[in-house]
Amino acid sequence: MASRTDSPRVIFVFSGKRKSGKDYVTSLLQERFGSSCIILRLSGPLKQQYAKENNLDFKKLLDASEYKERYRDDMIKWGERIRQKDSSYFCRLATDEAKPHHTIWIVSDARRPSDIEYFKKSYPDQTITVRVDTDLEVRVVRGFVFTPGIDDAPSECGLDSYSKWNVVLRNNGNQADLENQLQLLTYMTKGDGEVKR
Ligand SMILES: Nc1ncnc2c1ncn2[C@@H]1O[C@H](COP(=O)(O)OP(=O)(O)OP(=O)(O)O)[C@@H](O)[C@H]1O
Repeated sequence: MASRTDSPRVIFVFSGKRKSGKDYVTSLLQERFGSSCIILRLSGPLKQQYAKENNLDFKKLLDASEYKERYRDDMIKWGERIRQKDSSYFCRLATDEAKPHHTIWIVSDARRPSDIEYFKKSYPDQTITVRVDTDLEVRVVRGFVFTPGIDDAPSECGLDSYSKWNVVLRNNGNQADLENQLQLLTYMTKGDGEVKR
């Protein structure tokens, strides 16, 4: 169990392939919960630290710019080296962003089994894992282009064979279907006891 006294009530840990809609879905979910909810990006502290060490512009690494794409490959390799020494390093840093009033955390970008394990081990009663599942054709329409060295690397494929998701959320563009699934996630947080899985 984590030792922090300001543990959240619920943690959604999201994963999904590139352009599956992780950012889109997690921001819709956050809107439902309001200010008690924070989105935590595991890639945030990674980018911050990488930018610092390499004298780069952190803000430009955060958005979907050509600048970010230029450094993506090297940044992944750099993060890999850190993770090999300490697999939960970026998870711990990311959760430092949360304040005590954030009772619901949404982790938007789990990529490795070790990311999932960190939350399940540290917050066993609060963690709900969610895989955003989107057809390849839809991802392509949303801008996905297969890039060797990125899309076949562990950072993109590390959770492809993970099968113990609490929820698999389809995001193929049917808004009514998405709405129902968001409602289900909201329902899972209701009540004072354990989260409903
Ligand atoms: N259900 C949806 N309806 C309409 N547009 C969507 C939907 N889901 C995602 N999109 C759009 O598809 C694009 C990709 O989505 P998003 O950025 O959320 O994906 P991602 O999984 O976070 O991608 P990456 O891993 O590359 O950061 C965005 O322009 C987003 O607005």
